[in-house]
Order: sequence, then C-alpha cells, then structure tokens
Amino acid sequence: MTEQNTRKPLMAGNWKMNLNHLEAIAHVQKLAFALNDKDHDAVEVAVLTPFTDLRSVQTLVDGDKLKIRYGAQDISAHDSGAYTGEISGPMLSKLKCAYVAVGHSERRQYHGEDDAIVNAKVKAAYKHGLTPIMCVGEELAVREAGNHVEHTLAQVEGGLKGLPAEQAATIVIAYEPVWAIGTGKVCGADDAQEVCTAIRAKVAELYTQEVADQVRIQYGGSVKAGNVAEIMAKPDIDGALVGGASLDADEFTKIVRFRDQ
Ligand SMILES: O=C[C@H](O)COP(=O)(O)O
Repeated sequence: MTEQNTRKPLMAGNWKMNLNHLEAIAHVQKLAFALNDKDHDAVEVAVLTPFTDLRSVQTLVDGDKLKIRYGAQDISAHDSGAYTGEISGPMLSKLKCAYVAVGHSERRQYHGEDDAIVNAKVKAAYKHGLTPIMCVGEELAVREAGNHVEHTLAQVEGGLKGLPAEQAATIVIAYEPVWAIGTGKVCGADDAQEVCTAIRAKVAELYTQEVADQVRIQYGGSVKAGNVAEIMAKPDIDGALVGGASLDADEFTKIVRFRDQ
C-alpha cells in the first residue's frame, strides 16, 4: 500500500456505444460548463467516446482549449492494412487521443479478446503515443469461488508481458469486477481496495516498487456520485472508470468532484 497523493486521480467516462457525434458535442459542452473547466486541476478528466465522435470532440476541445481529455474505447493491434472495421493507433494519435481503453470486459466477452490480444493492443497504444487504460476484473462465478485476486492478477501479468518499465509506469489499470458493471451492484470499497492493492503489488513484483507507485489504478463498476467518495478514499484507488453515470454531465461532474461529496 502506498501514498495516494503522489498520483493524480483520473476520472474517465466510458460512453460505450452511446451518443452520436452531435450528441457528443452537446454533452462535452455541458460537461465543460458544469465542471467549470478550469476548476479541476487536482483531478484529470477524460471521456472515452465512440470512434465516430472523436473528430467532433477533438475540434471542440482544441477550439475551446478545454482541459477535458479524450480517447477511444479500443485500438487495433495492427498499424494499417486489411483489417476491416478496425481503427489503428496512427488514426487515434492523429486525432490527438490521450487514452484508449484496452481489454474492457465487454471486448473480452463479446469479441473474444484474451490476454495476448490485450497485450498486443497495450503495446500498439504505446507505439503511437497513447496511454492505455487496461481493464481487468473477474466474473461473478470467479468471485464466488474466491479466485478473484488470482484471476485479476493473471490478467495484469498477461497484459503487461514484455512491456518496458518506463511504459508500465505510466499505464492506467482499471479494476472492473464484471458483476458490478451496469448492474448497480457496486463492489464494496474494502473489496475494491483489496484487489487494487494486490494489483500494485503484482506490478512491483514484475517491475519495481518505484514503477508500481506511479501506476494509476482505477475502480470501475456502478460508480455514482453517491458512492465515489468512499471508493476514492482508498489509498490504492486513483480514479474511476465510469460507464452509465458518465452519460449524465451533472452526475459525472459530481463524480469528478468526489472530494465535495
Ligand atoms: O467502463 C466502465 C465500466 O464498464 C463501468 O460501467 P458502469 O459504470 O455503467 O457500471
């Protein structure tokens, strides 16, 4: 367990397959206004949008010089070529994306992404100057069997395989118990802290304590304004990956301002 205050919290909204490019503009404008965009220096704010929204969001963020950062929800492991439907790292970096989610449980579940694919995508992100938000976490049956820590740490190890220490130090790891995603069942703060502490210890084992101390670990799964403060009070939790609640600008603003809740 390490001091939390050396790591800047990252509150990221994962819009999933919601908001078209017009709705995206309206949403980011509303969010910037609600956040009073110069008033959140202590917390980093990002939105992970559908690919089709990125250009609109980029134009708005650039034009109005917003502090809100943005990124994608997936990245191809390949740089270019005959990969129908995929979006590459060079395309995302050209749009000045800061972040990309990799290995979200919905990608693992519906698109068969395993740790090897996640690892290739993490490396593709770094190759093109993007910071991956690598998602890990267990299904309900795994938790009920008491294997959630082991399961999650195996995903961490698989995702980081072969990654140089200087890149590993900047990664964001999102612990998202699958049974808490979109269900309203939030993982208890102590239970989330247990896994996040274990993730940091695993990074220290794979690299060094210094690297582990720099890695930001988010919790994700039914985060709302009403539970974010308790979660963020935990020393190994450095932010939240927020799905449903990030689609409501006022609610997401309250989450960003977790210290006021
Ligand atoms: O990426 C976000 C997570 O899947 C959490 O989604 P949720 O906040 O709707 O539970």
